[in-house]
Amino acid sequence: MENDTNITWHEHRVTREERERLHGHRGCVIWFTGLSGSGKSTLANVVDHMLAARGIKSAVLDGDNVRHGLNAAPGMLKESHGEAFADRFGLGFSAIDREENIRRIGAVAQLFCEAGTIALTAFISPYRIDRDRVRATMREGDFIEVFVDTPLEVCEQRDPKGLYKKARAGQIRHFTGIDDPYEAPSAPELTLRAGEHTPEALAGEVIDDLVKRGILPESD
Ligand SMILES: Nc1ncnc2c1ncn2[C@@H]1O[C@H](COP(=O)(O)OS(=O)(=O)O)[C@@H](OP(=O)(O)O)[C@H]1O
Ligand SMILES: Nc1ncnc2c1ncn2[C@@H]1O[C@H](COP(=O)(O)OP(=O)(O)O)[C@@H](O)[C@H]1O
Repeated sequence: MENDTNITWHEHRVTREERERLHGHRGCVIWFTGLSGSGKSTLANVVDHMLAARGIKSAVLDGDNVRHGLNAAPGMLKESHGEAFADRFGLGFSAIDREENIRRIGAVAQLFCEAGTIALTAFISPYRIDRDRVRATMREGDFIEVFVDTPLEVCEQRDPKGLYKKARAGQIRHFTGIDDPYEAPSAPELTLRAGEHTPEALAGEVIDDLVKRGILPESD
């Protein structure tokens, strides 16, 4: 007999509204999506820094970092947990592993949001359906999709980790933009031409948008 659906949702003693009142701003998820090297992590960190300077509660969830812990690759889990566990729970870059990566991050980001915090996520999240599924789990207005729209040529020229070079040489397979797809958002809340402006200018656009949406108060 299956027992895994006998799980009950518990309401929290401190409600989201109370936390948001205490914090003086709303919680939300700012979902940066774009190619590797497009500037997602840089932007998430500059926005985070600007928010911290204003006393806003925020947290960054970054692809490269999360893939060291919560969503570690099979190869990283093998030594500590054994091969069977690593194969079952480790996440690589196949379409289904990326789907699960985004599902887990979506769930974590939602917890931050419900705690009245601004979660800034920086994942390639190449599939529209995976991003839309995260959006669908959230309340209207909580999911702010930001398309970090940097042309592939610019990302490839930046290539800070040398991954595009390796992908072109066939040393990495299923690399987004080279031999794996990237599906641009069809109706993002914000599109940033991230190849043409400084991270500070782009982060300023994000902050202005949050004020416009009533997530942040007007600055004094
Ligand atoms: N095959 C392949 N395709 C794309 N990216 C790859 C791949 N292999 C490793 N990397 C490195 O992993 C980072 C992307 O991880 P994400 O969790 O953001 O990817 S995804 O959302 O699940 O598609 C990505 O980091 P960013 O450059 O910060 O985007 C790469 O450094
Ligand atoms: N707006 C920008 N203009 C110029 N260079 C940028 C900009 N944003 C990021 N970079 C640089 O591009 C590279 C990739 O940025 P990163 O934030 O790591 O991208 P991603 O997280 O999307 O892989 C880094 O070397 C970073 O310094």
